[in-house]
Amino acid sequence: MERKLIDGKLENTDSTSELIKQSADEISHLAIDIGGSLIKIVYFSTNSKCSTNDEAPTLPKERQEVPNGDLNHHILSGRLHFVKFETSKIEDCINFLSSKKLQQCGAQCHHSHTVDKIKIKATGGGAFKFADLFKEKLGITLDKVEEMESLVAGANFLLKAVNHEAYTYIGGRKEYMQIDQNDLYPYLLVNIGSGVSMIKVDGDEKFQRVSGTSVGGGTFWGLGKLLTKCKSFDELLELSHEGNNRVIDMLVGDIYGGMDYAKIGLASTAIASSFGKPVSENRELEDYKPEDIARSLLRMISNNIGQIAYLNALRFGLKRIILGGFFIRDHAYTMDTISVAVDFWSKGEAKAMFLRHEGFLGALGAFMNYKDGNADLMPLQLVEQTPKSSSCIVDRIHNSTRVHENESGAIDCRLRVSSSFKIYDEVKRC
Ligand SMILES: Nc1ncnc2c1ncn2[C@@H]1O[C@H](COP(=O)(O)OP(=O)(O)OP(=O)(O)O)[C@@H](O)[C@H]1O
Ligand SMILES: CC(C)(CO)[C@@H](O)C(=O)NCCC(=O)O
Repeated sequence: MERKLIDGKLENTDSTSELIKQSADEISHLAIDIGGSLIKIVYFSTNSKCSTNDEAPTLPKERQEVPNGDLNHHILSGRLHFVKFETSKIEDCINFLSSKKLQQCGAQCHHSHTVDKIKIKATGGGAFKFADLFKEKLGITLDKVEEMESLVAGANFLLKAVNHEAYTYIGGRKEYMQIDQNDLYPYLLVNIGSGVSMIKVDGDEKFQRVSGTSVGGGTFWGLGKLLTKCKSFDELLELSHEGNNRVIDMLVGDIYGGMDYAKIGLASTAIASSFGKPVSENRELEDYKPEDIARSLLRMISNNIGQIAYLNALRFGLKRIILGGFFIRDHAYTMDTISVAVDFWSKGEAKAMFLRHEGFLGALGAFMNYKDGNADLMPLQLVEQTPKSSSCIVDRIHNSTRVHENESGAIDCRLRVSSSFKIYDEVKRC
């Protein structure tokens, strides 16, 4: 039985090995974001194995010509891929990287000087924490890119360059938006990872982290794990679908004898106190259903983030709140709760918007950083979304509780590469 790479994990499968196919790709550049919970990788490959109508784009003639007669640059056409791993299973990530050409070759060249030259852009706390491990196991030096800077660069890139990247989620429906580039700034970027960062973005490299909260994705997963005994994040999310938060949350009606508190605009069904019901009930944890706990927990954390985001938007007069991070996970109830919170508190003035490549902002931003310094690499222009990506959109619309993660959302693009920029080429030669 073969093993297949799904969502960054190797799983058994009878079909052709995705991993082997991926290993055949020519990876020219790769960036990594090592967070508290997840490792995200973005890599550009020039030789993706695709189905018939899913091929890497052919460049129109004029785009193949070197801009400004600059003979030191050439253009690569290919695809940006997105993969993630759990940080606690960093070995899987190391094995994945080992399976790629750069690493196979790196291993062969263990005693040559070339190994020292492998440098990849890396962001997130793990770029510091695991720097020695990458050096020791893979011979790779992590070239660190500041985390907030990466998040902002990734978000700006997606918002400007990728069609239908951003969407609102209202009443169970997604509405894709194309934001006018001239009207993008300022906005509030809310990245919901293990913890939450809130960044006021004013321009391309102009931003300020204005707030944050430690009650984020790590809280949902950590607390949820303890309270429900779920074995995975997805299991916990799944469980929450079947739950009823009213069994755990104390509602306004519970306090007001079934009545609304109309004077201050609170319906009887509004939550007065998250997780407040057990206070007045003589019941133990085991007496509550795990699905109800999961539902309340998800609601509490999403609502809280929505409210803090709104308050920060209000603080700086921002109308647009863009949310990223893997906590969102394209999950209907999460997005609905955040959207409703923003809408409720702002009285419809501010909008919560989500991103299709939600969890990859940091990794994408680190990838964009290759252009810095030597100005060697830059995404030129995105070609149309691949059918694969389009079907990903459709999947999301029809099955909005779950994203098809592995490799979905791959983006076709072109890169301008300086001939002096050959970190992996050097390795390949050996
Ligand atoms: N397979 C998964 N395993 C663990 N957490 C997951 C998974 N899928 C989604 N999540 C959620 O995503 C969160 C992590 O999101 P993300 O990868 O954006 O942040 P991070 O970079 O790990 O965290 P930080 O930026 O705070 O260091 C987790 O806390 C959890 O809520
Ligand atoms: C510490 C980081 C930036 C690491 O990604 C993130 O987890 C976070 O923003 N936490 C919230 C910390 C706070 O502002 O209270």
